Amino acid sequence: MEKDAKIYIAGHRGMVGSAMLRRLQQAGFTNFVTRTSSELDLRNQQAVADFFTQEKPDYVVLAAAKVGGINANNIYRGEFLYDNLMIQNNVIHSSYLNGVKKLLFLGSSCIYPKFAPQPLQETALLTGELESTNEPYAIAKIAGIKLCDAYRSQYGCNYISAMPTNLYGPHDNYDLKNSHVLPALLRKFHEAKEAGVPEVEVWGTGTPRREFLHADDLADACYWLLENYNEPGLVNIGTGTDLSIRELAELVQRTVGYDGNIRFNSDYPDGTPRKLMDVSKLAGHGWVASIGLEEGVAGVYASAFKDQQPA
Ligand SMILES: NC(=O)C1=CN([C@@H]2O[C@H](COP(=O)(O)OP(=O)(O)OC[C@H]3O[C@@H](n4cnc5c(N)ncnc54)[C@H](OP(=O)(O)O)[C@@H]3O)[C@@H](O)[C@H]2O)C=CC1
Ligand SMILES: C[C@H]1O[C@H](OP(=O)(O)OP(=O)(O)OC[C@H]2O[C@@H](n3cnc4c(=O)[nH]c(N)nc43)[C@H](O)[C@@H]2O)[C@@H](O)[C@@H](O)C1=O
Repeated sequence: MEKDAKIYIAGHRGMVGSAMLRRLQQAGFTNFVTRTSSELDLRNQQAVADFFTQEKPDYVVLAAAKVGGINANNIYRGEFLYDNLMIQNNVIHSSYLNGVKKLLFLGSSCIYPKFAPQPLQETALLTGELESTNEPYAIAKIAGIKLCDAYRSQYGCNYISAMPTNLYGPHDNYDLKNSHVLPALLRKFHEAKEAGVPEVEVWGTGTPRREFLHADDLADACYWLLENYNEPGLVNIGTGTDLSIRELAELVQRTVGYDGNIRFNSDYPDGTPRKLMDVSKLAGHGWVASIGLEEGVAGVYASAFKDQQPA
């Protein structure tokens, strides 16, 4: 990418968007265009069309989406399908109408079938039924991948799709009802320690397994893709290792220094039993994650909870 290129980061205030901004600034880019969701609601087709006509970005990072954990996905099913379809359709179509050179679309590991063989290969897409709790979100993401590929086929657009695993990092969402598991557990254990309560509730059975990638590692991988990858289809981005929710809860407990009990509440859904990504496609190009989970969680805890010293 040319160093003076105009880059639009959709969702620049979010965890991924802000990580992308940091990584691109670190790489020497300075010509960014951004809008908050109150300045530009990406669900509004005309507003998006007007924005692109006015700004004509050279590159687009599509990191804006309706995002949340298992509970939010399961409750706000209409919003997760409608908002994400509208956001990605408007941004991808306006990018095409305005000659955007390259667009990076962020999907998610949830697009793969619930019982697909592990580790999940990109070829597993659409080979089986999806996990019910996040099916609306997954359907939207699959539609985004297919729209990028269809615009490459019909119009020659160079729009690529990255599939990150579960993420954590600066500017994560810590709302206890709508967030993902890792930020939720950091907050739960921190508040239990501060308040001296004897027990922390963890949702589900603790048996599902998840893979966690730091947002800065994701941004580094996405920068590599922006500079080097020009193929249809999708690319998994992850660490290639996973752990159970029980092991994760114990890791967060150690990081926070909480000495109470952990209680698993199986009234909450487990979701997909496992979604370990096959990361060999990117590894084959020489990219591997570099931030270890213990180190990454300790750093996020220290900064998110105002210089708390991990135990
Ligand atoms: N977090 C995770 O574990 C994972 C995330 N991803 C994907 O990465 C991408 C970013 O996720 P993440 O950074 O975690 O999400 P965040 O919720 O942190 O950020 C989402 C961003 O989208 C913007 N946004 C939402 N709705 C609208 C709208 N209607 N109009 C304009 N902007 C909107 C928000 O803007 P504003 O702040 O201005 O309101 C926000 O900055 C998404 O595509 C997500 O699917 C993929 C795998 C895992
Ligand atoms: C990135 C990915 O993220 C989501 O899928 P998910 O990984 O299932 O979501 P999650 O992080 O919320 O849960 C992971 C596991 O953790 C357990 N769990 C325990 N205790 C808490 C808890 O307190 N909060 C939450 N949220 N989960 C908890 C929870 O019961 C589940 O077994 C979708 O957005 C999906 O579409 C997607 O893309």
